[in-house]
Amino acid sequence: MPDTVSPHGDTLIIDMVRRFSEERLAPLAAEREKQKRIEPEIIAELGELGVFGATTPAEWDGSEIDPVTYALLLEEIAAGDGSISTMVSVHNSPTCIVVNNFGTDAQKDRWLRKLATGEHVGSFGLTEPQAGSDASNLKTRAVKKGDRYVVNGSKQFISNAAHPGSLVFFAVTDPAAGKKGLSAFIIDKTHPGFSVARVEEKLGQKASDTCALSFDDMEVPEDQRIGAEGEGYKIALSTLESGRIGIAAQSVGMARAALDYAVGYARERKAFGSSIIDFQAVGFRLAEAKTRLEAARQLTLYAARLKAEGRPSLEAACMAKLFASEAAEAVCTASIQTLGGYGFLADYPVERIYRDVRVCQIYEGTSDVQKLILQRML
Ligand SMILES: CC(C)(COP(=O)(O)OP(=O)(O)OC[C@H]1O[C@@H](n2cnc3c(N)ncnc32)[C@H](O)[C@@H]1OP(=O)(O)O)[C@@H](O)C(=O)NCCC(=O)NCCSC(=O)CCS(=O)O
Repeated sequence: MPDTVSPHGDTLIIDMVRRFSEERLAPLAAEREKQKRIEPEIIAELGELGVFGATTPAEWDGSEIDPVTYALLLEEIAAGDGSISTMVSVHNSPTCIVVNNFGTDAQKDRWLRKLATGEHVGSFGLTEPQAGSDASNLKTRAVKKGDRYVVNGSKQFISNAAHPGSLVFFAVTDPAAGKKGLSAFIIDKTHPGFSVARVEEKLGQKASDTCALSFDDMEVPEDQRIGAEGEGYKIALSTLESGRIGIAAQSVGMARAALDYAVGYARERKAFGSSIIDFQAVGFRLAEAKTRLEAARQLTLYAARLKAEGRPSLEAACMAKLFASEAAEAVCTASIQTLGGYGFLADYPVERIYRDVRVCQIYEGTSDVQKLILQRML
């Protein structure tokens, strides 16, 4: 990471990603939703741009950028296609961050290099059917047998799992130890005993796969455990902290795309003899939406800047995710309202973005989880 971090991020990188997003992501976002897939060519191009290595140091073949630039990069990608922003976000942080911050050099050599170049798409397997917000309530069991663990259990709501690559996951190694009985592991998604049980149907972000996973007598060598036995929960919670800044940035990007469309529409659309943007009801609504959007962006960049400076950022990360994800829904609602009946039609992007942005209030910790953490910090 550079020694000094500009509050505006690295503009060369952001301009490059913005161009890519405008030219390669946004034009096909609706089609991607219909096809429910992200084209392998786009994944390869994102890899070439260094986007999959954005949180990984050069030493491990990454293209590490500072957290402010990373947040702005995610905003740009999300403005083009929310589904792709989720792929990039989950891949980098929390997934790559776990390997980078807690992996051994041998693990980094074997896994992080491939993740950083995009050869592997990363997934983060914490959530289980009975363990969402209550994240320590895992049932997936890893039983030590000699120099390996035998893993049985399931995971729920795991992004990117249908894409070739690697999976960081968490399992119970000591049921008697509660939160200190969880451990982290990494596998290839081709690992025997691992399978994608289901790719979920969902409201939005349909091009991004959300999967249920199954582990059936899956043997994992001890050297694929990340960190010490019992450290898994701390590893998970600490990496979710930076992941949440990423979700806030995604929220800002998607909402920006909806608002830009609505402003353009309001300028063009005529009613009662003038552009509807000149009517106070419309203009005030859009002005308020833009204000909320900017507040969300500034809170997100503030959290990212604290992270860049190595200062405590948990509170700001939770505030950013809470505020930005909820503001984004409000901004998308205002955008739909501006288009009237057209805003409700699938022919117009605001309809899709409204559905895409909704999950930002849920994944990587619901709004209520953010409030719970913030309440504890009062
Ligand atoms: C709701 C929760 C916040 C509750 O947390 P707990 O009360 O169970 O946790 P604690 O006892 O406070 O902490 C346990 C342990 O971890 C240390 N810790 C906590 N936070 C941090 C941090 N930010 N950095 C470093 N260390 C941290 C804490 O000090 C404790 O250690 P000691 O015991 O003191 O040594 C929590 O359960 C929660 O956040 N729930 C939401 C989970 C969530 O976001 N899930 C989504 C996962 S994403 C997924 O699986 C799919 C990804 S995807 O594909 O989109």
